[in-house]
Amino acid sequence: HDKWEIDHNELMLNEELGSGQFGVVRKGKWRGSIEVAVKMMKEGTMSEDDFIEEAKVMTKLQHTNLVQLYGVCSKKRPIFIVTEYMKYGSLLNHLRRYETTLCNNRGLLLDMCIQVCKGMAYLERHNYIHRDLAARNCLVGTENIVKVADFGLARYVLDDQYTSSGGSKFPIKWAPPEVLNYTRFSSKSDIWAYGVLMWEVFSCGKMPYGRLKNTEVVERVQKGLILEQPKACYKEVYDVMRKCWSHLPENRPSFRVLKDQLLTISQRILVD
Ligand SMILES: Cn1cc(-c2ccnc(-n3ncc4cc(C(C)(C)C)cc(F)c4c3=O)c2CO)cc(Nc2ccncn2)c1=O
Repeated sequence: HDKWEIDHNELMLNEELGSGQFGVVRKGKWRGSIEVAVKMMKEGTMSEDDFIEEAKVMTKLQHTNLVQLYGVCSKKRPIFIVTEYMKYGSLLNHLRRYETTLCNNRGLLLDMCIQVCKGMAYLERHNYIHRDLAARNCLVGTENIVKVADFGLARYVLDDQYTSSGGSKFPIKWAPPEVLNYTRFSSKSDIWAYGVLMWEVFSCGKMPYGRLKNTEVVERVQKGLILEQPKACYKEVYDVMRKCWSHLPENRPSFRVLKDQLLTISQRILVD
């Protein structure tokens, strides 16, 4: 019995949650009681067979700070991807919606960053690369729980506006030099993106590099210009961000090291 295969008769679909890269995502109930989100894969948006193969691995990645993949309905088209449900939607929208309260609670902002770091440290330990880590791809649940979503899915996107670094949908502002030049993804390119995510969190959802065009951002990143310190940001937290933006991948910390550094900073701050 394929554990990752979900019987669509066990699913009840409710309101729409939004439409992502692959089409409409709806809220649902699985086996009568489990709240889920169901991605209904629009034809032609994803290399489905490759993904269904990978789903077996993804269902085994389990951590409190990762949005759990429960399984797939792959017996008919469109395929459904069934995941854990997160009540408050994307971290980016959450930061923008609650800017005033959140932006004055730097301890909470740091705690959100630490939760993402824990989820990413788990992926790093399992040699799993996200490829599109950003505040828009994290989700918020009850009690300010933050989880990393859609890890690894970038590999199955068919839209080359998204997959090629020259494409209009490529996440240039979250990409390090080696990705801009050679699309060389690694856990160290996830670390660069994590630095930008920290900047997003402490800027309460501002767009990195403001209204600069992608071509201007590429130029600045190649020249070693980095994002400025956000107003609400502790000095030592900005120093961590800068390490994530080291030009050479080998000079960037690992998520494991980053987690311990951020926890130490947060303990010092709680004391103050
Ligand atoms: C699990 N989950 C998913 C979503 C949800 C809804 C619509 N689009 C998406 N997105 N968003 C982004 C996204 C990105 C990708 C890349 C391959 C990384 C580019 C691939 C995706 F498949 C998605 C996707 O499906 C999501 C994220 O997967 C919303 C939830 N919750 C709420 C709650 C309240 N309001 C709105 N959403 C929720 O709990």
